[in-house]
Order: sequence, then C-alpha cells, then structure tokens
Amino acid sequence: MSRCLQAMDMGKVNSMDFREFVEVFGNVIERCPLIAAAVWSQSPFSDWEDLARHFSAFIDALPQSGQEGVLRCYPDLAGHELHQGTLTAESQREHSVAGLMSLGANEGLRLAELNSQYRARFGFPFVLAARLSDRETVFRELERRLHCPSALELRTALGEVKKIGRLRLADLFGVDPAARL
Ligand SMILES: NC(=O)N[C@H]1NC(=O)NC1=O
Repeated sequence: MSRCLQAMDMGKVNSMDFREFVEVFGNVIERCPLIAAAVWSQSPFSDWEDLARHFSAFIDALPQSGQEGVLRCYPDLAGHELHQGTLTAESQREHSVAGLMSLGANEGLRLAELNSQYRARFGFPFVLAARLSDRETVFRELERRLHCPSALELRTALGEVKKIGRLRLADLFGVDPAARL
C-alpha cells in the first residue's frame, strides 16, 4: 500500500480489479488483506468515507473471535517488531509521528511491561491510533485502559483500529481526514 501514496479518485478505485484493490488497500486494516478482499466485492463506493464505512462495517459484523483476531494483527507499540525492523511502512510512520521510535531505555522497559500486562489481561495487544497521539498520551491511555472492563476495552480497541484505517485511507486519497475521527 505504501507505494501508492498519491491522490486517487473514486472512479479509478471502482474500476480496480480484485488484485489491484487488495494491493492498494490490503493494509488499511493492519496485515488484514482478507478484509480488503471482502470490501472489494461491495464496490462501487461513492467516496473515500464510504469506503472507510465498508471497512468499519466488516469489522463490526465479525464475531468477537474475529474482532480479537484483527486486533492481534497489530504490532505492540514500540515492541518487538519495531526493534526487529519488521513494522509495515504505515505502522512505522505512525510510530514515528507519536515519537515512539526513540524511547529512552526506561521508557522502553516501562512500555514493554505495560504492553505485556495488557496482553495478559485482554488476550490482544494494546491498540491506539498513534498518529493522533504522543508518548505521554500512549502511556496515560495504556495505564488507564488496562483497568477497563473487557467488553468496553474490545470496543475501544476496535474504535482505534477504525481510526487508524481512516487515516491510512485519507493518506491514499490525499485528503485531510480532519474531524469526525
Ligand atoms: N498497537 C498499536 O496500536 N499499533 C499501531 N497503532 C498505530 O497507529 N499503528 C500501529 O501499528
């Protein structure tokens, strides 16, 4: 998806064949090209927000096990994949905007500890739209959400997945996602 970061019009999108669509939109939801494959079959789309709604609706319609599966496709913030250099291009950019590429040693250890407590409690990684955040907010939100009830936390985390997806789509279409996140 990252090599297609030029503005696109909807006519072009609606005429994409399956393979092209999945290549371009396959990482709107992190490492979930299957979702793009399902969304493609619902074309045509009226505009990029309509496309975003289709991605969201697909996630909403999944059973809880599928929703948790989607969350597990996200890398821990400033976790193993960052250190291994295996983040997707989109995720790496999001890390960078939130200032998570250069944590000090103590901050890194603290985040790893909180991420692991979160994962142990909920069974999926802590997910937050890093581009709308900064380091302090990441820590604060992680500490706060760690104590939320499971059903609420699942909803919150899926809301963050949708925000990340909207921002990625807005990039692809060269538009400002502005409000309504
Ligand atoms: N765990 C998590 O939130 N990961 C992510 N957040 C984000 O904005 N990009 C990601 O990969």
